[in-house]
Amino acid sequence: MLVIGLTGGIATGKSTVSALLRAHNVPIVDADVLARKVVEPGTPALAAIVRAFGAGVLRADGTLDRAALGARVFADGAQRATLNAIVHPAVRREMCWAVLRCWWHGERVCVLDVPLLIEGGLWKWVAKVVVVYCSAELQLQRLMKRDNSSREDAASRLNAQLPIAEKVQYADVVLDNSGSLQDLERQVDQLVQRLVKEAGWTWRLSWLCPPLGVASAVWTISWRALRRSQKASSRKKSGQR
Ligand SMILES: CC(C)(COP(=O)(O)OP(=O)(O)OC[C@H]1O[C@@H](n2cnc3c(N)ncnc32)[C@H](O)[C@@H]1O)[C@@H](O)C(=O)NCCC(=O)NCCS
Ligand SMILES: Nc1ncnc2c1ncn2[C@@H]1O[C@H](COP(=O)(O)OP(=O)(O)OP(=O)(O)O)[C@@H](O)[C@H]1O
Repeated sequence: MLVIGLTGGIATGKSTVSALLRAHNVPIVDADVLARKVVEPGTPALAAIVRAFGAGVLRADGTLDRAALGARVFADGAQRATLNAIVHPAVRREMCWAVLRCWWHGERVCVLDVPLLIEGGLWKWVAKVVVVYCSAELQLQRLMKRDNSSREDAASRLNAQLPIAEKVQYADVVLDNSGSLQDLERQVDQLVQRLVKEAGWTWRLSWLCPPLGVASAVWTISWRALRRSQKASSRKKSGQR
């Protein structure tokens, strides 16, 4: 099974791309959805959030007050790091189970929609990194319109992530979402055709000879992980110069 990492900046259009991929019957594992699930009432993560941030981040019905917590963590890097340390391990666990379920159901491709794919290091472990791009200004405009938020609020969320221009450097495939939705749809159609083709041979191999299929999957993942860490360290070095 081909595991693809889909990412981008906030409001560059990941969810729009996910919806288009779903229409092609591609299974999507959405990290934002999992991040909501792991903080539902009664979960260890929600209890840890209350310990770290106080009961002020809960609504009267015991659910997380996302707006209140968002206002705090997007304005302060240290508080964001505290929240990430609570939520991210739980999200990663859920994501592993979701990928295993896809594999168990015989899927050829599985797409992980993860806003912080690059920041969290998961990009090293997927077969392909797909980045949805639009300019930072367009990102701000779309974010303000979608969330009905001020420029200041939108900018604080945008600044909580690696700039989109940097994320693009990690991409195997860039989907340019600067144009119309029809334009994006065309790019997604082409991506699906490419993924189906690439997943096909791995699939056939694993059916013809399962040990060879497993060996080829392990080899591909290790080889890609190695190449990506080399790429990352050379990026770091050139950034230091
Ligand atoms: C702070 C929270 C409560 C705000 O909730 P809210 O409903 O307003 O936003 P939502 O969860 O829909 O996220 C919207 C977008 O914000 C961005 N974002 C969310 N969390 C973070 C973060 N910790 N760092 C940077 N960007 C983030 C992502 O692009 C995401 O798609 C929530 O985002 C959260 O729990 N974040 C921590 C978990 C996380 O990192 N989620 C991202 C995927 S793992
Ligand atoms: N090509 C486009 N033209 C106009 N509007 C668009 C286009 N693509 C996406 N949008 C709009 O921009 C907003 C952001 O898109 P979307 O929600 O898909 O981004 P996202 O990357 O998933 O955001 P987040 O990081 O917050 O989850 C949405 O309101 C969406 O309808």
